[in-house]
Amino acid sequence: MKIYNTLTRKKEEFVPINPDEVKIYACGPTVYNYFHIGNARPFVVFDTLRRYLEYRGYKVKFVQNFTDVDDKIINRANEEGITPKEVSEKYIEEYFKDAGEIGVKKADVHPKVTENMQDIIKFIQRLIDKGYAYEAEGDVYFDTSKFEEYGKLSKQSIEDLEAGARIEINDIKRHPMDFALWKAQKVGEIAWDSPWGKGRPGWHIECSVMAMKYLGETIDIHGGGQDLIFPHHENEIAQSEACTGKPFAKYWMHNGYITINNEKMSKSKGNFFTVRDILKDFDGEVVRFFLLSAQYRNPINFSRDLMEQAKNGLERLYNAKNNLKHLLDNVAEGNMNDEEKEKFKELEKYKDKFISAMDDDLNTADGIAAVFELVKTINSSVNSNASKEFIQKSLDLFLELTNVLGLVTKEEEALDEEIEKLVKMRQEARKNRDFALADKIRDDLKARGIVLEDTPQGTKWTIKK
Ligand SMILES: Nc1ncnc2c1ncn2[C@@H]1O[C@H](COP(=O)(O)OP(=O)(O)OP(=O)(O)O)[C@@H](O)[C@H]1O
Ligand SMILES: [Zn+2]
Repeated sequence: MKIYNTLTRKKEEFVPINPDEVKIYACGPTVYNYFHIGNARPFVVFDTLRRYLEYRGYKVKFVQNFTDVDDKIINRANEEGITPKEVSEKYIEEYFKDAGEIGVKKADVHPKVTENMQDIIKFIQRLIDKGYAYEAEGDVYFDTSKFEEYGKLSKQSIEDLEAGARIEINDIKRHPMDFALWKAQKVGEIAWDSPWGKGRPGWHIECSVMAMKYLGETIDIHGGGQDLIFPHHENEIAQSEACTGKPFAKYWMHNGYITINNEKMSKSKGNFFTVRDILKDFDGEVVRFFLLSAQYRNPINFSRDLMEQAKNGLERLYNAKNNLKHLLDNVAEGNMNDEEKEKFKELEKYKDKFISAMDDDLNTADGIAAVFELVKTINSSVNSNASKEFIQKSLDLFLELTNVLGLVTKEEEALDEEIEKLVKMRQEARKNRDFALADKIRDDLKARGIVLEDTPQGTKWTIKK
């Protein structure tokens, strides 16, 4: 597989440090709000990367943190008159709900800043001991002038950075680019004890500490949105490599933006749509399809139109699955004949195509296109004359690929249950002589292609394609 590495600005062959286990760290959300569809992109992209590497036979350990100490959380807590812990706990719970809806699996570890405070303090102390950090009035800063490679990820020299830096009203720092590892407590703020007095960690240090604690000193892949390249990831590299003298991550992957009118969607600009809201109109898999419909480094301009397109695309995939299942239910046992064996080889070419696309820097756009080509060929060659084995193998192949994308994972049972529930509701309505409701339920089902038939034995339903 090839991965575009931000560190070298090149597509490189992916070679894991230890082939027994690929170690991935992705920067997670600051938990003070529901996440928006821009934030959802890295969640879905790195979840898909993880699924794909597993599909290719790797064992993956995946860590994604929660930033649960931050100005925004403190502000939110003050606004609502609750504690920062209450704010972060609420939004961590909401994160899992929405992430689950869009098919994002839980990471192996979801560490939190508040639960790693002693490790963070120890790490900062090590940086001070090694001469890479200094204390000033209860704050601790990283001394960027001591880390010669500062700027290597964002490809900026420290001179340029300093020249471009606004003159901050902070004369306790030695150099303009020095950044806070520890911040002394301000009035009314939550704080922890430390060798430098009460305070809390800066933002960047948490990821260095938690990545190393759970994955080791050098990890395979570190990911996040492209807004994190500078300063966040630049600073993570400086802290980590200063501390260990070893490379921190081999591959740095950054996803492009979800935009609105070609501007980055962001909480601070207010131009965002939360996934929670979008889920009122669209299924979680539609959101996921939308996010995977472009290669992860390309921007996607969010629009209702594109969401509708994603919905239609996903529907075509579900139709393909349902057709094959329907055929399977109605066919006698039987093996593939020679013609079918040939045809199946043709179907497998789309699997090769899918793999080549995903191998090319996780090109999910081309991967999805290969799945559609597979569907087209299945639709034209698998029909009611096909053998059971051919239908089953076609279905398995199709689901093998969609499963890597985390799409078409919903079982029909769920639909069965929903229909059964509606049929019961309709019976109740008829018993209560609420014919308007009974008719409405029947019409709504009909609009979805589900036809009811009242028989002396009860109501039967069938899906008409
Ligand atoms: N519009 C966007 N498109 C793609 N990724 C984004 C977008 N906005 C944020 N991200 C990514 O979402 C992840 C979660 O970050 P976090 O919760 O800190 O968001 P944030 O930076 O506070 O969001 P915002 O920029 O809206 O204030 C990060 O990897 C970040 O790079
Ligand atoms: Zn981070």
